[in-house]
Amino acid sequence: MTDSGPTRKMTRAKLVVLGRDNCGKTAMCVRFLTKRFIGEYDHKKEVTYRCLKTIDKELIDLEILDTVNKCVGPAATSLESSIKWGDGFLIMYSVTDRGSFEAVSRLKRLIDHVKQTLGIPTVIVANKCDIEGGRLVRTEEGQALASDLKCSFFELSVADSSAAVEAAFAQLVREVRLEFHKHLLAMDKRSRMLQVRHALRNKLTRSKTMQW
Ligand SMILES: Nc1nc2c(ncn2[C@@H]2O[C@H](COP(=O)(O)OP(=O)(O)OP(=O)(O)O)[C@@H](O)[C@H]2O)c(=O)[nH]1
Repeated sequence: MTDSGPTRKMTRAKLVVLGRDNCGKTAMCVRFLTKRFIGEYDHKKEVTYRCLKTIDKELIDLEILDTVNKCVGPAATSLESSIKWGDGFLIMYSVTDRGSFEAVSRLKRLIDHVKQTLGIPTVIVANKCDIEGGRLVRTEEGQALASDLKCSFFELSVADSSAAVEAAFAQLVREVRLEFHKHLLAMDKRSRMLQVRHALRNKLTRSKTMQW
C-alpha cells in the first residue's frame, strides 16, 4: 500500500491469489487483466502481474501475485513470504473440488498467523459454478464458511463472466483501501498523542524552571 502524499489516496496495492491446484487462479487473473478466458494455462511457477485499473473512480496500480499451491513441505516458506508481501488476499476454490474448499480455512488461518492480526482484507471466490453437474460444494456452504471467517464471498464462473471476476477484485481493492485509511487514522492519532505529550513535557519543564 502506498500513500500518494498530501491527497492521502492509496495509489498501489499488492494482491495475492491463493488456492489449491486447478481451482482457476490463473484463469481468474488473466480474466481480470485481459477480460478473456483462455482454456489452458501452462504455468507452474508464481507469476506477478502488474496493471492499472480504475476502481470506484480511483486509479490504482495493482500487483497481483498468482501463486502455485504449496501448503506443505519446504515450499510453504515461500508461501509465507508471499503472504507477508501482500496487502489483500483472494482465496479460491472450485465448487467441483471438495479438497479445494477444505483448503480455504487453512489458508485463511495461515494469513492470520503470518500477518499476526485478524481482519486482513480477504475475499473468498468459489469458481466453476458453470459445471453444475460436477458440483461438490453447495453455495450455502461457501457462504457459511465466508461468514465464519468474516470474509466477502463470490460464487462465479471465470469461464462465463468477466463482470463477476471484476466485482470480486473490486471488492478486494475496496477492503484494502479501507484498511489503508484505518491505518492512516491510527497513525494520525498516534502523532497527535505524541504532540500532546511533547507539549506537556515542555510545559512541565518551563514551570520547573520558573520555580527557580
Ligand atoms: N468450466 C470451467 N473451467 C474453468 C474455470 N476456471 C478455470 N477453469 C479450468 O480449470 C483448469 C485450471 O485452471 P487454472 O487457472 O490453470 O487453475 P490454477 O488454480 O491456476 O491451477 P495451478 O496452476 O495448478 O495452481 C483449466 O483447465 C481452466 O480452463 C471455470 O470457471 N469453469
